[in-house]
Amino acid sequence: MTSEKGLLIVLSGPSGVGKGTVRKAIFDHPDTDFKYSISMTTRQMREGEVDGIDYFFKTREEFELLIDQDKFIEYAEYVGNYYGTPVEYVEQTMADGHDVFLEIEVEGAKQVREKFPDALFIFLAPPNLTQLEERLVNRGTDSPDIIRHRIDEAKRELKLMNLYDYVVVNDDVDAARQRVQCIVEASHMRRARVESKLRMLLEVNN
Ligand SMILES: Nc1nc2c(ncn2[C@@H]2O[C@H](COP(=O)(O)OP(=O)(O)O)[C@@H](O)[C@H]2O)c(=O)[nH]1
Ligand SMILES: Nc1ncnc2c1ncn2[C@@H]1O[C@H](COP(=O)(O)OP(=O)(O)O)[C@@H](O)[C@H]1O
Repeated sequence: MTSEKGLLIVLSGPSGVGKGTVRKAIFDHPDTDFKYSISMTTRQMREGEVDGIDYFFKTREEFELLIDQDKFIEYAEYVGNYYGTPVEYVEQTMADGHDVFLEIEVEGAKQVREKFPDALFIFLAPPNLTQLEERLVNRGTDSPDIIRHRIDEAKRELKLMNLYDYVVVNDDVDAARQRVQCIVEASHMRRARVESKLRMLLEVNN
């Protein structure tokens, strides 16, 4: 890495598109050397989840106190629960020179864009709406009503994909994982080129 400060990488997209699945594939891969920012949430812990690994699980009161104390770089209420990215971990880890990876829903991504315009924004898109619906049904975590609601939301969210730096279609998990890793690598190369040009210009002007 040529830059001292790490890159902030944001992976977002509609519910059921496969954000969690692609994120796991990325972090299970030996080539990945960026850090995952564990979010805080007020939702119920699911079977198999571990506090401090999957999420930091908080009560609504605890979460709202953290909002008041400005402890999030972004937070959103999603299907009745709060989700947020802790500011301290992200800023410290980037300052230490590591890339930080966020997997968050689209409202939170919008807030990150305002605070970190230099971050890398990747939108994960489904091959089509039929497959998105199939994935939500097969996942088996939501009622038909909630699925309908999520599909309606997804239609709205898909219109926002042109605000992102890259769109990755999640047709196949490993292909999507590879595309995300390539995009991050390319961003580092571009940043290094810009920095070296800038150094040259500064030397010429001095
Ligand atoms: N804005 C925001 N969204 C988050 C954060 N952490 C997770 N999410 C998103 O919240 C949504 C719900 O997550 P979760 O309850 O784990 O369910 P699932 O990912 O749909 O299985 C997903 O779209 C996550 O990407 C966060 O810190 N901030
Ligand atoms: N490329 C893919 N092809 C087929 N099914 C997928 C793919 N990616 C994810 N899935 C499945 O789709 C469902 C939703 O994925 P998940 O990662 O929970 O989505 P999100 O985190 O975006 O809500 C899961 O059952 C997952 O196994």
